[in-house]
Amino acid sequence: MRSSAQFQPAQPRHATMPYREVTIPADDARAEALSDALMELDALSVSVEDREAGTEAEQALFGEPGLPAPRSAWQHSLVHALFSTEAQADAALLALLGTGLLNDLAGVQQTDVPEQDWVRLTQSQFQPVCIEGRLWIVPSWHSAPENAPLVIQLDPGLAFGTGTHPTTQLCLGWLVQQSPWNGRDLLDYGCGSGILAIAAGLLKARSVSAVDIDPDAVRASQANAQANGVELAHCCHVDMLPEQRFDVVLANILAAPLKLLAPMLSARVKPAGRLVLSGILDRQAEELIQVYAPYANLHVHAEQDGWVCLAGTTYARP
Ligand SMILES: C[S@@+](CC[C@H](N)C(=O)[O-])C[C@H]1O[C@@H](n2cnc3c(N)ncnc32)[C@H](O)[C@@H]1O
Repeated sequence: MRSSAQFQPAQPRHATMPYREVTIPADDARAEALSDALMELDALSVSVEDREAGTEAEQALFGEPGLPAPRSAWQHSLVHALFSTEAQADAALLALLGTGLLNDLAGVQQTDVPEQDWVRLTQSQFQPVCIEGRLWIVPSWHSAPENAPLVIQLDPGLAFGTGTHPTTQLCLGWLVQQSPWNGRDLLDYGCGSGILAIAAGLLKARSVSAVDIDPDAVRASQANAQANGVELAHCCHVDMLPEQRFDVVLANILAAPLKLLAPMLSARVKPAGRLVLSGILDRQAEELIQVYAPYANLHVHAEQDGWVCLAGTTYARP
């Protein structure tokens, strides 16, 4: 399977001709600039893969959720660009020759790529997810099982949180296990798609608020909550959240920001309220527990694929 550092989706095309793929070897210093140049030259999509993939020299290149990969390409990369026609592929290579991005055509390959149902291919990667046998996350091109007790309808979009990532599933699992949430006010801090806030709403929370630093995430959360019939008390940029404490605060961010946010996040929880943190790698758990020790008695609630979810109760403060 090709592991892409960067993938820009193909635009829809109605002809049944094959696409033309150009493959150019590049070092990590050039791969990103080359990808950008190929997009400028009308490539339908560009992806980058490790030239050593499948060999002993293959390198892992991934970032934690919400963060970009530590580097944009591998030391020895292959840049693949897809064009509508062979003529467009030839023209792009010609335009690149002598620009410093491509000195000659040594190692450059061209192949035909058969027409596929790209929409179906993309959709097949997002299947319904079931949490604790009760809560289903279902993309719009699937139907929920007939007897599914709770359903969130959610399509992949600009914001993180389709329900497929372990860090999200860990939080959802906690929410379902501890439900119902009648009489409790919940805050989803770093809401992404709003998936946790929506789940809390469906699990009968008295009120649910959702905040993020990313305006796209705020917009996505508003739209997704509305589509699922969940009313959000607040859905806004973090800086706009009114002074208020919550019975439960969930934050699926990452270990580094969670450390910095410890005093502020803890202060958002009522005394003896619940704090749930996710986006933490197994090896980071102990440090996070210590950082939050002045405010809450966090413990590892659950683990999935090397990620942990910390949960605990905040201390009563004077
Ligand atoms: C891993 S996603 C989690 C999304 C969703 N809550 C879920 O569980 O799938 C992390 C989200 O936190 C947001 N974020 C990152 N740093 C933040 C910060 N300091 N304050 C608020 N939100 C932050 C990101 O923009 C992103 O939408």
